[in-house]
This record gives sequence, structure tokens and C-alpha cells, in this order.
Amino acid sequence: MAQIQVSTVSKTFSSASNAPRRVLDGVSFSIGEGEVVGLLGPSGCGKSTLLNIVAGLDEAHTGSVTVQGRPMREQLGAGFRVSYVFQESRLLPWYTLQQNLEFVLQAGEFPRSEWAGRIERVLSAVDLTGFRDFYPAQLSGGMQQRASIARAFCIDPDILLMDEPFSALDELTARKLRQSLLDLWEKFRTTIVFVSHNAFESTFLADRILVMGHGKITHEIDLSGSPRPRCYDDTALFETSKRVIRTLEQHSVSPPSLQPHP
Ligand SMILES: Nc1ncnc2c1ncn2[C@@H]1O[C@H](COP(=O)(O)OP(=O)(O)OP(=O)(O)O)[C@@H](O)[C@H]1O
Repeated sequence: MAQIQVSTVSKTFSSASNAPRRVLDGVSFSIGEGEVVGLLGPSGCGKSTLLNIVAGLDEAHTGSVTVQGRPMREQLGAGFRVSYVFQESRLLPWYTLQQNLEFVLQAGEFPRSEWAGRIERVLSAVDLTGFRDFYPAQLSGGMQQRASIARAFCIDPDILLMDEPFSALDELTARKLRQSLLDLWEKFRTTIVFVSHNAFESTFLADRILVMGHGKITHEIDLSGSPRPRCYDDTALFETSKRVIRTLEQHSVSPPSLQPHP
């Protein structure tokens, strides 16, 4: 678990062929330990760019991102663990599911004696225990995405970042995975930041939603009052998601980042 502080982060993309474009404009927010926060906003408003900056994957920006008061790069060097789940599973196709998990455990320098226990725990959480010897191509898209969530959790990440992790899945599979994710969160209490286009998904998962537009956080929606564990049949959640959609309509206008930057 980790506390994240994003302070006046701005990002401008420049290239020889295009005029510079400012995509993020002085973005600031903080995320508490164990909090689940969604970044919600229209296509192109800078959500993935912001997530990459939080992950430490993009350091070409102004402003700062600190984790527990120190820059992410320093924290990673000190053994801090960040997992990233993408829209597609990105499993290594030449490895079985078990080998994919072993690969990240080895990279994370976990003692071999812990591997079996860790793998068992996460595979059973996403209901894939019987598929450990399958190759990714032998798994459905939903199973592959479940596997990528298992891979993310098997290293006990301090932070989990997810970029539209369920958007390529059919709704029933996405529902199961969101539930699996929250079950895992109940066990690990990992700090989670996710990007989504989906207002109900964001309402279902998050303690707080940061609405993006104009290259900034334009609004915050506090959902910490919605009881956990969350349940799909909870009509109060549907009512809340309607409020989220209304807020999104009011605050998630297209960013000026789409215009040339002077
Ligand atoms: N490497 C890059 N070079 C130039 N411009 C980029 C680059 N990456 C992103 N952009 C631009 O930055 C803006 C924000 O992109 P980003 O992917 O962060 O948006 P997003 O909100 O995640 O969009 P979506 O919801 O469609 O995935 C877009 O206008 C995009 O064209």
C-alpha cells in the first residue's frame, strides 16, 4: 500500500512534424494508502498519459509525483513494487500461465520457496487454478485478462495501475473480473489507480473518481460512503452511477490539449 502525491504535473508532446500539444496542465491530487481511485474522462483527455507518469514510465514532464514522499524512481530502486494491467493481457505467449507468474516472481526476486503459495493464492482468487499449464492462446480473452490480474497481484504490489482493464471484454466477463478484482483488493488492500470510460464501472470499483477534462482534474466524486463489499444488485450504486454520469457530462469537456499549444 502506498500514498501517492501528484503535484502540478504538466505534459506537452512535441515532435518535428506536429505543433507541441499540452495534454496535462498543472494536474494535482493525492491518493491515500489502500484507496481505489478512478480516472474518468473522454477519449484523448490525457488519462493514459497521466497513468504512465504516475507509474514512472514517462519522466518527460514538469511537476512531481511522489510515493510515500519520495520520487517513484527512488522507491522502485528501494524495492517498491508497481503492477500495471493493460487493456490486453500482455501474457508471454511462449510460457504457460504458471510460467508467466513464475517469470514475474523471479524478476521481483521473490524466494523460490514462496512461489507455489503465491501462485496458488492468486490463481484461486481469479478461478484459474485448473488452467496453470495452459498457454495464453489456449485461454479465452476473459481468462487471459483474469490471468493478467493474477500476475499483477502475485507480487503483492504496493500500487496497482490499470488502464481500461475490462473494456475489451463482454459485459458478463467484465462483471466477474471487477468482482474478482475487488475480492483481491479486500485481501491485499493495494492502492489502485485505474483509467476507465465507464461510469458504472468506476462507481462500482472506486472510493473516489477524478473526472478529467481541459487537461486537468475538473471534479472529484467521493464514493467512500458507498458500502463495501460492493454488489452489482445494489440499486443505490445504480443511483450513484447516474449522478456520476451527470457530473461527467458537466465536467469532462474535451481538453484544449487537442488544440495546438502556442
Ligand atoms: N506519444 C505521443 N506523442 C504525441 N501525442 C501523444 C502521445 N501519446 C498521447 N498523445 C496525445 O495525448 C493526448 C492524450 O492521450 P491519452 O492516451 O493520454 O488519452 P486518454 O484520455 O487515455 O485517451 P483514451 O481514453 O482514448 O485512451 C491525445 O491527444 C494523444 O493524441
